[in-house]
Amino acid sequence: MAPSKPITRFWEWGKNIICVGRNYAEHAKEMKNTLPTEPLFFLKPSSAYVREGSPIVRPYYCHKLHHEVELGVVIGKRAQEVPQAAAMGHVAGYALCLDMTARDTQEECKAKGLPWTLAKGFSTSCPVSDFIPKEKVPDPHQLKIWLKVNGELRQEGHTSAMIFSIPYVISYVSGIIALEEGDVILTGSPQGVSAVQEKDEIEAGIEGLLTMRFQVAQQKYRP
Ligand SMILES: CC(=O)CC(=O)C(=O)O
Ligand SMILES: [Mg+2]
Repeated sequence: MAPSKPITRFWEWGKNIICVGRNYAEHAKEMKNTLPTEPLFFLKPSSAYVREGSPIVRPYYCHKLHHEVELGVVIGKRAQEVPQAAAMGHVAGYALCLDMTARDTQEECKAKGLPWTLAKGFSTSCPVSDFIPKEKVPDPHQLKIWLKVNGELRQEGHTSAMIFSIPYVISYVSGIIALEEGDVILTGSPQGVSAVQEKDEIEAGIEGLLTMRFQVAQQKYRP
């Protein structure tokens, strides 16, 4: 059954957040990662969404919280085993997303062969902008995305530099996970990721379309 809420508020739907990693060669290089031969992807829980006006909270176990600015693709129609040629017909629109990453935890998980959930899936790890209908974006591979911390430019990337295109990613992921209306695919981060501290101000944007701002806070809770 179709959700009753409008897709313009997809972050309230409780749907999947699928994140593609290492989709920009320069970012893979700065992380000293090899380039993928097929899309690498992982999931965040939908409770990871946070909206402007609420802070990004650095988890109590993290000492190196990194920003990753990414284009989000919002799915508008269920997609299962969709060929590339039909993939864009399943897109409702776009959003600007941050894939906030507990980098020290991620390194530890990698070293121990553990999943990345603690590093990538904590509450507030997916700040998200307003919904952008696809009609406003003639070509999602021709967008400039950027991020500043306390007014200083840290990330600037062009979506034309993605290793795997959006139709390819949709086609590939839909052959493994059925994509549903309201799901979002984060398409990977360009270079320039860096650490943020409590009280830092993050501003990010898609040139000519929108900007968003968040403040960083520290989690006080300890189990
Ligand atoms: C190395 C990573 O954390 C992968 C990732 O999320 C990316 O955007 O690239
Ligand atoms: Mg990422």
